[in-house]
Order: sequence, then C-alpha cells, then structure tokens
Amino acid sequence: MAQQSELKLHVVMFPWFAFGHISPFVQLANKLSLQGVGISFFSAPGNVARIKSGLGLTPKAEIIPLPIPQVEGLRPGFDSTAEMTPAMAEVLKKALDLMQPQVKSILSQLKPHFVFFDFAQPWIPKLACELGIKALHFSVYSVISQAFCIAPVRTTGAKIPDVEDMMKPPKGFPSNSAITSIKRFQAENLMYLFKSFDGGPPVYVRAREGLTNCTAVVVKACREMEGPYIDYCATQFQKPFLLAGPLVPDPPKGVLEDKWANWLGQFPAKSVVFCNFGSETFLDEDQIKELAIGLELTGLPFFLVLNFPAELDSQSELTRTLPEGFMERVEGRGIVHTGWVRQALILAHDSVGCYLCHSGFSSVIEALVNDCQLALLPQKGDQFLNSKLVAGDMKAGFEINRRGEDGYFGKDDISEAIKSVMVDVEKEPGKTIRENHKKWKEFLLNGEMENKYAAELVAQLKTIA
Ligand SMILES: C[C@@H]1O[C@H](OP(=O)(O)OP(=O)(O)OC[C@H]2O[C@@H](n3ccc(=O)[nH]c3=O)[C@H](O)[C@@H]2O)[C@H](O)[C@H](O)[C@H]1O
Repeated sequence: MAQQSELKLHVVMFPWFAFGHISPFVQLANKLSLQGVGISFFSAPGNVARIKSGLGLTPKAEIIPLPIPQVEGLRPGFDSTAEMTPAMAEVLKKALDLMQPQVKSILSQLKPHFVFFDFAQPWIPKLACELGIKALHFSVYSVISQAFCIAPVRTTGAKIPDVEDMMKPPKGFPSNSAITSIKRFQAENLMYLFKSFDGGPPVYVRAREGLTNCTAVVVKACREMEGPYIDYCATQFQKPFLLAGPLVPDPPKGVLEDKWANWLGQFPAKSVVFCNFGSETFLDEDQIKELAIGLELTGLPFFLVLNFPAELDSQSELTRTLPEGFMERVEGRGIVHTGWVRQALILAHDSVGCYLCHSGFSSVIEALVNDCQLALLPQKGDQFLNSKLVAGDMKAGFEINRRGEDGYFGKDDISEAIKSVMVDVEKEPGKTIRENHKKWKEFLLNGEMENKYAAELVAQLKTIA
C-alpha cells in the first residue's frame, strides 16, 4: 500500500457551465496539477476550447466533453450561460440533472479519488458514493457570500427568509464583519436564491443539499481575507472547509490586440479607467446613461465595456442606450466596446489604473494583483457581499454610493468614486484604499502563500482519499 504522502491523486473537475464558475475550477486544476495531481475536466463541448487554453499549466489534463441533453427551451450548441437568457440558464440546470447516467458511467471508468462539483449538481455526492468516489463541493463564491446568504440558520424549520430578514446578517454571523446590514434592493435581489423556476429546486436548496452531503467543502479563499467567515461556515454546515487559497490567476498569456494596446498606450501610466461587468452582468438603460456621463465628468480616459442579454442585438443596444452626443464629446479619450475582451491583459496594461466593475470575485482578484484601483458597482447575488468584503473588511476598494430602495446611482456617484481613488489620492478614503490595495497585491502575489495553500490542500486530500 503506497504511503499516503506518495499517493498520486486523480480528481475530476465538474463546474456549472458558466465562465464565472469554469474559471475558478480551471485555476484550481492548475494549482493542483503543480502539486502532482492528475486532472480530468468535465464540461459541455462548446466550452472545451476556452477551458483548454486556461489549463495551460495542466497539459496532461483530460477534458471530457459532456453533450447537454436536448431539453425544450435550450438551443443546441449553446453550452454556457454566457450564451443564454436567464430562463434558459434555469432550464440548463434541469438538463444537467438529466446527465446523471452519463456522468455515472464516465466516473465508473475513470475511478478518480475525488470529484469536485458545483452548486448545480447536488446529486453528485450520492452518485459518487455508489462508486466509492468522494465528492467535494468546490464553492467559487466568496465565503462571506456563502455565510451571509445560505447559512442553514437562515432557514430553520424550512422557514424561508423575507426581505427584512435578508437585509440583516444571519444569527451568529461574525461580529467583527463590516456588514451590519445590506440595502433593501440587494436583499430583494438575493430572494432569487429561494425562488423555484418551473417547479425546479431553488438555488439555495441545490447548494444546501450539496454542502450537506459532500465529504468536505473546498473554498476559493484564504484565512487572511476571510478567516471569520470560514470558521462561521464550518460551524454552520458542520463540514470541514478546505482552503484552496485565493486562486490568483497565472499571469495572462499572449498579447493584447493591437487596437486596444495602441489605444491604451497613448495615455500616461495608470491614468485609464477600465470598466467591465463580467461575462453575465448587464446594466439597464438608465444605469448606462448615468455611468457614461459619470465617466465623462471625471475627465479621465476610459475604456467602457457594456454587454447585453443574449436575446438582444448588442451593437444596436449600445447605440440606443448611450447618451446623445456622448461618443462625440469623449472622442479621443473614451472608447466603448461590446463583447468579450481579454480582461486580464487589459488590467495588466501599464496605462490602466482603475477598474470599475460588478464585484465579480474572479474579476476583483484580478484587479488586486494589478495596479487597478477598485470602484465597486455590484449588480446581483454574491457581488453585493464581495463588494462589502473588499470595500468594508479589506478597505481596498470604493463601493459606489447607491440608493437603498432601488439601487439607483447617479453620474456624480460614479465620478466621486473614481476621483477618490484616482485623483484625490492624498485625501481619505483614497489614501487608505490605495495603501491597502498595495498591501493586498503584495500578499496575493506571494507565490509561497499560494503554494502553501495548494500543498496543504493536497495533503488534506491525501488524508481523506
Ligand atoms: C461566481 C460568479 O462570478 C461572476 O463574476 P466573475 O468576475 O467571477 O466572473 P466573470 O465576471 O464572469 O468573469 C470570469 C472570468 O472571465 C474573464 N472575463 C470576463 C469578461 C470579459 O469580457 N473578458 C474576460 O476575460 C474575467 O477576467 C474573469 O476571469 C459573477 O459575479 C456571477 O454573478 C457569479 O455567480
């Protein structure tokens, strides 16, 4: 019997088919493979190319395409939520449930030690257990968001919280947290977690089932950032919470397209405001107008990326929603783009000094490891709590002022946030935010820290394999 420490682990990675989820699973696969762990990666065929390019450090990784069963309401060939409407994404969860037989058959052949699964596949623990495989719930969300949103104490006795309840932290929440409450519009948005679509289980039921039945929970987190929330969740879920570390992305490969590199290159270092809301977060017309004028008011150069729901024509939406005469007025110092951009390369560009974003967790980490000051404009779900963590607990970002009832922000709220972290940098809060950003950047770029977390995680996996 090989010593535990010599055991060559083999794990399967099985993320939800959304790039905000696939990315962290790819990053974890790269960190584990550097520790000698063998990787097999499950996803729908249309996602394989992007996963393959992300698994650069894991050339031996086996990517196994899982065709999505044809279900009414889904379009063949649309394999990630980035190409789907929210309604289609709900149908995709049901289609994933129908994949159990093919997943079971492949796992029975692969016989990995572990399968890392996501919130959407709560049936994995039972299916894996029947094959003698251990199931680990890998949460791509910040632990603060998991602690605040789905702690079991929130739904004792199958009682569903109402908006008032969701505005407050759950019972026993870390008392030193910067969160004393969240705004009404944010709590209303979080009620989505408890909503059933076409009779399917709500997100919180799927997540809770997976968290309850898994062998252990693996989180994209480190004690330094989220220690109190990790302890709170481990107590609440009565499960070991294993830390993968912050999963800092490897330096982006390749070069930025000339059109962006040349445009950015004409501005002084750290002067450009980059504004993007990730792969699946969209602003409405009024928000776009206030955001655009707010960027214009700063007088700083800016690169604004705006995307629109899959069912709309992005280019015509862009023309329709931008303010009258806006593009003419900002000619030469502002560009607006719709569609995918190489975000990690843009954030790493020497001219970019500020990132106004949706507070997506992967995106926030990417800004922290670059010299991009954070202006946070969370739009949904975990983003509200990520923003609280970074701007509240870590004080490494500026949370843009919002009206409590409906989340409204105005052009002045946008320009105030950007000026605080980019112009009035000798005054508070910009001064402290920039100092803390620098401190967290050094921490996150400490390769030893990342390796320590990865090595400790693998050692823990070997003890439970
Ligand atoms: C858990 C999920 O995380 C998400 O945010 P996150 O930033 O992690 O993911 P994306 O913004 O989609 O971005 C995911 C990855 O795609 C990259 N990217 C994105 C857009 C683009 O144009 N170009 C890029 O290179 C980006 O750099 C990041 O690495 C959301 O909060 C979602 O609500 C939440 O459920």
